[in-house]
Amino acid sequence: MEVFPSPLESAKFIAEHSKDVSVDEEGTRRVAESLFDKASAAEFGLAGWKSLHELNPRAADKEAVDWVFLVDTLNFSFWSEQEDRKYLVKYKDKTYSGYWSLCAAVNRALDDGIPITSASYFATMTLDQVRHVFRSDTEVPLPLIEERHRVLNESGIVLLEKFGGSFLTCVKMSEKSAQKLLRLVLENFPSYRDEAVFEKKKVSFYKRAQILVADTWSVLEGKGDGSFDDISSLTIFADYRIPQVLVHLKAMKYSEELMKKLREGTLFQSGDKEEVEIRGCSIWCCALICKYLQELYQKKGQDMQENINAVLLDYYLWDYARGHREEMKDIPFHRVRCIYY
Ligand SMILES: Nc1nc2c(c(CN[C@H]3C=C[C@H](O)[C@@H]3O)cn2[C@@H]2O[C@H](COP(=O)(O)O)[C@@H](O)[C@H]2O)c(=O)[nH]1
Repeated sequence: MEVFPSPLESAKFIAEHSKDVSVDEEGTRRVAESLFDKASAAEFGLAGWKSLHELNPRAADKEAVDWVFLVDTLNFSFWSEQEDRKYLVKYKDKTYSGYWSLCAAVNRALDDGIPITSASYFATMTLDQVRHVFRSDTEVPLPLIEERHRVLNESGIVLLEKFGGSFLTCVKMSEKSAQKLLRLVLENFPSYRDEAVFEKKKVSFYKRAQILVADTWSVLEGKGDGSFDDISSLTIFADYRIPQVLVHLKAMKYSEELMKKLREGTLFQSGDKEEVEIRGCSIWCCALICKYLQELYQKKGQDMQENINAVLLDYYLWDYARGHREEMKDIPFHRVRCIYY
């Protein structure tokens, strides 16, 4: 497999050469200070992945790991062209949108006896079966349903042929290294290869591959096969929500020209200069926030190496974005239809 620079090296290079997106040094320091008290709270930690999110598995077993693999294989492109016309899923008397609508549809299928998280099932699912499992409770279907069908079949076949049908086998092969698991995922599952070329240099983001490793760490509660000693080497996951919240918090800035395009709802293509700058600067911005948070704790004589990393910062910011939709409505998100985020 072709070797690309890591997401962190890529992010540094992009941030140094970016024209329409900039990381605001002062802003990142202010965000780190604002998070200082929160970072030591329980919900900022690993346990929040289950305690804050009712649709996530409670267990930490093979089935729970396979649930994470299935969901993160489909964890992309939930945004809708119009805010008032979107894909929604009703599950147990609640209506879910965005990423959570995917989880609701998966849990609905499992409750209906459909073994959607079993590789032997999704390796040979038909397009009609995918449409049924992920049916909408509005007239708006889940975007990219054909691509989802393709990546499900492709990933299921690889799991069956190389990992005995379960992602837990892949996790065990990583021998408690997040970077080794990341490499195994990239080598074996093509749909996770989230890469681009910027200023003639190859760059990587690996958003779904990194969140798969992070969610595996979370669902296994950082124990046993999931006790990755290098989890802090992951970056945040460059989706379309994190950039929005970083601009809202004034840690990152867009040029007037880019802001105009975003406000007009411009549809960018995967790999466009603007998209690469937004994603790369987001990763670099959060790496700085993590660094400044660590420094603030060190000044206080507290070692927070275990409690502060890009994964936990990402989860916090992503949940923040979910909970502050109204306040953030004037900050547009960038629109790309792709299978990477
Ligand atoms: N950076 C980052 N991006 C994340 C996630 C998640 C959900 N995962 C965690 C959440 C709770 C559990 O703790 C899961 O671990 C989804 N996304 C992305 O967001 C977009 C969907 O957004 P909206 O349309 O608003 O639902 C889409 O690109 C999706 O890929 C994350 O955590 N971080």
